[in-house]
Parts: sequence; C-alpha cells; structure tokens
Amino acid sequence: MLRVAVPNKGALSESAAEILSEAGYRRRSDSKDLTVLDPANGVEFFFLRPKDIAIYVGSGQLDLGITGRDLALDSGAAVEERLALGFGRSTFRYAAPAGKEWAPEDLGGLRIATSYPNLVRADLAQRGLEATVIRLDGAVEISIQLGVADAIADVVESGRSLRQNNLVAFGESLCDSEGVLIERAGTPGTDSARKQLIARVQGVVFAQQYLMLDYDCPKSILDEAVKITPGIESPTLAPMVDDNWVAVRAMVSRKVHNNVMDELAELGAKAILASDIRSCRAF
Ligand SMILES: Nc1ncnc2c1ncn2[C@@H]1O[C@H](COP(=O)(O)OP(=O)(O)OP(=O)(O)O)[C@@H](O)[C@H]1O
Ligand SMILES: O=P(O)(O)OC[C@H]1O[C@H](OP(=O)(O)OP(=O)(O)O)[C@H](O)[C@@H]1O
Ligand SMILES: [Mg+2]
Repeated sequence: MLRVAVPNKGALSESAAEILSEAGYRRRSDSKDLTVLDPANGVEFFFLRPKDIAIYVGSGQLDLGITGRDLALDSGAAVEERLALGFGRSTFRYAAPAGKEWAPEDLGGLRIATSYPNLVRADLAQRGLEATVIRLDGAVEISIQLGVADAIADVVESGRSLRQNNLVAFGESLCDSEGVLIERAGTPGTDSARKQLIARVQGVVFAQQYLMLDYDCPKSILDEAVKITPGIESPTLAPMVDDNWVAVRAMVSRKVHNNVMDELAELGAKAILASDIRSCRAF
C-alpha cells in the first residue's frame, strides 16, 4: 500500500485535497480524520501538519507527500521534488519597519524573527552575516512591535500582512514557493501505485494550466494560425463542409490564451472557443 502525506489544514490543504480528488482518489469525509484508506487505488492518505510532512517522507516512513517548497527546504529533510503543483504560491522575504531604505546587509547583528529559521540561517551564512534568528510559530509580523525582533523573514503572498503592520519587504525572495509533491531523496520508487499517483496528479496540474482551443480557420491562413497554436504535439485538423475552411483544435496555456484568441481573431479565424480541461495525459 502506497503511503501519502497530505496537509491537514492551512493554506495548502484545500487545493491539495482538490487535486487528489480530481485525480480520482478518495476524499476524507471529516476534517478531523487523520487517515483515509483508498483500497481501490492502493493508497493510504495521512493528514499531517504541512510543516512535518517532509520529515515523514525524508525518513522513509511515508512514500510521497504534498507540502510547500519553502517548508520542505526549511525542514532540512532528505526529500526531492517530483512535481510542482501550481497552487499555494508565495515568496519568502525579509521585512522591517517602513521609513528607511533597508538592504539585507543591514541585518548583521540584528534579531530576525521567523517561522523558517533554517532558510534564514542559510541565507545569512551565504551573505557572510551574523544575526540572531528568533523562531516563532506565526503572527511573525507583530514581533517587532512587541520588541522581540528588529526585522522578520516571512511568507508574503499579497503583501497585505506587511502593509497592515507598517513593514516593508526588502532584498530578493529567499524562496519562491508553491505546493510540491515530494519523495525521499535518492530512492525514486517505481511501484505502480506511486507511478499512477504521480501521473494522475501531473495530469490534473497540467490540465489546470491549459485550455482547449477550437476555432474555424480559412485554409488561406492555416499556416499562420497553427504557428500561433502549435499545441503540445501538433494541432488537430478536421474537415468542414465548406471546403475553404478547416476546424482546428489545440491546447494553449491559460496564461496566454486571451492573447492567442485576439491574434487568431485578428488573423481571420472564427468561432474561437476556449474550454476547460479536467485532466489529461499529455506527456
Ligand atoms: N498567504 C499564505 N500564508 C501562509 N502560507 C502560505 C500563503 N500562501 C501560500 N502559503 C504556503 O503555505 C505553506 C504554509 O502552510 P501552513 O499550513 O504551514 O501555514 P498557514 O496556512 O499559515 O497555517 P498555520 O495557521 O497553521 O500557520 C507554505 O508553503 C507557504 O509558502
Ligand atoms: O502577504 P499576505 O497575503 O498577507 O500573506 C502572508 C501572511 O499570511 C500568513 O499568515 P497567517 O494568516 O497564516 O497567520 P500565521 O502568521 O499565524 O501563520 C503568513 O505567515 C503571512 O503572515
Ligand atoms: Mg501561517
């Protein structure tokens, strides 16, 4: 039986559950359940704190886990990313009171509060700086006001928490994070339940990042149109009753699909339709 760790709460839990459910795995029926058995797929799911997941997977107790890249790195556990999952995106930034221009070099000798002490220590060491790292569990933004720190290093998503506490981020992001599927480093498993879960999850993630585009295309502009929509392998063409036209179908990245639709319309394509893909095996 494949043993898979899933976030039980927090910023990653809902999206992780969504992806697994879309990939055909059993959902838990109660948010207090810590395990769910899915015998049809040969998987047992363990609902754990996202911070702990890399430790279980790195120690070999569990085979795969969904967690955040930043959490996995900070844990120091011997794990590798198998897939990036495209949700729970965040940056990890230094921040300090607004009103002065800060640079990472200013951190030498200061007290830095964070929930990710290892990420911060590694970054300070790389910069050749010595500072006191103060480990807090959360609500890190308030720690300066409360007098236990001079600066912080924290997860920044929208930036609202920093603004509300009159803090400014500075320096590059220490870690650009998102949800990731991890396994133990050095021993990529090859059992069928594992391969199936990875392929299914990859199919759902891929499908979330693409749309299916269909359009009617005058044959005279077909060469130019398929350059705009090359698809993954190659676009599909289907004959139309009017011999001067052909129907084209291709997958396009969600990020650019509006531009692609504009360009196709400009070129003379008609009936340009974009539809969601729920899952795929496109690789
Ligand atoms: N707005 C956000 N706040 C916190 N974590 C976020 C956010 N957006 C994405 N993440 C990611 O979610 C993971 C942290 O999840 P975790 O459940 O530990 O924190 P949380 O959602 O703040 O819950 P908790 O209240 O238990 O601290 C990290 O990988 C982090 O990068
Ligand atoms: O840039 P933002 O969109 O404001 O998001 C980032 C903030 O959200 C999280 O805190 P959370 O609300 O989870 O509380 P916590 O600090 O107790 O974990 C995180 O720790 C940051 O504080
Ligand atoms: Mg939090």
